[in-house]
Amino acid sequence: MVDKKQLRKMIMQQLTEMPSEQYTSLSEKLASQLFLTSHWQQSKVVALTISRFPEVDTFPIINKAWSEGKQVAIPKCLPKTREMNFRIFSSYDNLEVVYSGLQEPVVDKTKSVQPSEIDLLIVPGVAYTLKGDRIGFGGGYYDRYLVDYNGFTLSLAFPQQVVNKIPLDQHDLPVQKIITITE
Ligand SMILES: Nc1nc2c(c(=O)[nH]1)N(C=O)[C@@H](CNc1ccc(C(=O)N[C@@H](CCC(=O)O)C(=O)O)cc1)CN2
Ligand SMILES: Nc1ncnc2c1ncn2[C@@H]1O[C@H](COP(=O)(O)OP(=O)(O)OP(=O)(O)O)[C@@H](O)[C@H]1O
Repeated sequence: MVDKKQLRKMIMQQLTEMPSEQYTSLSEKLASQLFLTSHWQQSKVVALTISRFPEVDTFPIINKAWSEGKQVAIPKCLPKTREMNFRIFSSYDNLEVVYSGLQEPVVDKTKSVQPSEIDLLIVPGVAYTLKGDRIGFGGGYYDRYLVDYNGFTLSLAFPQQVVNKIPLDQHDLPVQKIITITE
């Protein structure tokens, strides 16, 4: 079986080759499927990441959450310990690029939330199985966070990201639901 590193590389290659119209329309489709779930409808605090191409576009999801009066939390990474602190943000003005080229919340302008306050955690990643096994970008941030998180977890996956099998390590934790394109 291919190892995690090879799998990440293969999938990333396929994703970056996606034409931008397809990227946008598939991201929108995934978001509309998410909005139909009871998990979305029932959650008041949603946690996700600020996406970067070729990750599933999270901007339409953030905008929808705000329009529905939900609170949106995004992670601030603590690279030393590879931990994350989720913070509620309410404007794109309250973001800054600090770490690894990723957009993060400005600490002075955002409020920290505990794992127990997050109703729905949308987990980013590179590859998934339909069962919910996943691999991310290799930071181990979510594997660490999920250990103490008891709310609902789901991931949004482009068809190119769904594979039959993922080489798992002992620390790898699955998500509860995968939303992908079904046609
Ligand atoms: N948009 C987005 N934001 C996110 C994540 C994500 O997957 N997507 N994360 C999801 O976790 C966290 C950041 N994850 C990161 C994962 C790895 C590295 C990193 O430094 N990687 C090394 C290579 C590591 C390796 O190959 O072992 C590098 O780039 O040099 C940085 C951030 C939080 N924010
Ligand atoms: N719960 C944990 N406790 C300690 N170390 C961990 C834990 N989870 C992952 N790690 C370490 O983090 C590193 C990256 O793990 P892995 O390759 O599984 O990341 P990933 O699944 O791509 O990342 P993520 O979960 O952030 O998306 C590995 O060195 C792994 O040993």
